[in-house]
Amino acid sequence: MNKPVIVALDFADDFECINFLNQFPKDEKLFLKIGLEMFCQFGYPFVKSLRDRGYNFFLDLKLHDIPNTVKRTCEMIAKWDVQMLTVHASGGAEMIAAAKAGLDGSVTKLLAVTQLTSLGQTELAHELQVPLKSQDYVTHLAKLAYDNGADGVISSALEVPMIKEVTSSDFLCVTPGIRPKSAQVGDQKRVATPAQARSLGSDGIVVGRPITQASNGYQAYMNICEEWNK
Ligand SMILES: O=C(O)c1cc(=O)[nH]c(=O)n1[C@@H]1O[C@H](COP(=O)(O)O)[C@@H](O)[C@H]1O
Repeated sequence: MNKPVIVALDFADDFECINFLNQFPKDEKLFLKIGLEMFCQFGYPFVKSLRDRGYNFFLDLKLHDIPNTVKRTCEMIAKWDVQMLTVHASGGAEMIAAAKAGLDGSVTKLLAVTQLTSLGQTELAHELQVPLKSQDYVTHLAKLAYDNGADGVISSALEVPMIKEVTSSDFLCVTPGIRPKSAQVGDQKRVATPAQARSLGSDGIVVGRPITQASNGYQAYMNICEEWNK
């Protein structure tokens, strides 16, 4: 797979989303992420309508439940022909393996979310009471995901070299929390620029607001692609 710039479509309504997509030339091979906000509102028919336009798809549902429920959900999603699906690595070994079994025979890559990029060391220690350094927690969850059949993880770009070291160089590291130098960080904590993410070995970046909230979304996307592909 080419290393994609994945656009997170976090829109409150479908017209806004379609208007955003219409800014792009028809032949621009976009890789789109549908997350909880849009999926809860518009469900699979919306995903399908965008799939039918020929986009690559990342369905970001961050599943986190008992193994049986996750497996059965993944068996359904396996029929949807999406390139990537997320579960939370903290759901545990059996849940990750069950998700992978549910996706068996499909094109869908299973990505396990390690520590959300909106959580820093302080939140980890004080709110979640995890007595580990953030980078140790991330690498622990990445190894758990690797050992139980996930195709890759979601993490901050900052952790990619450590993750590849404890797993494998071809274990996918897809990284949100991407902020070009001039962009607002917002609720993200562990951030990197597109150029940093590239040099740290990220296999794909996920970018939302710096593109979707820009006055010219297409130009913002092109600028990020240029920095990423340099
Ligand atoms: O799974 C994700 O995609 C994800 C994991 C994570 O740790 N952090 C994270 O920001 N994301 C998603 O990546 C996108 C980032 O959006 P922006 O912060 O607007 O660039 C959002 O759709 C988040 O749901």
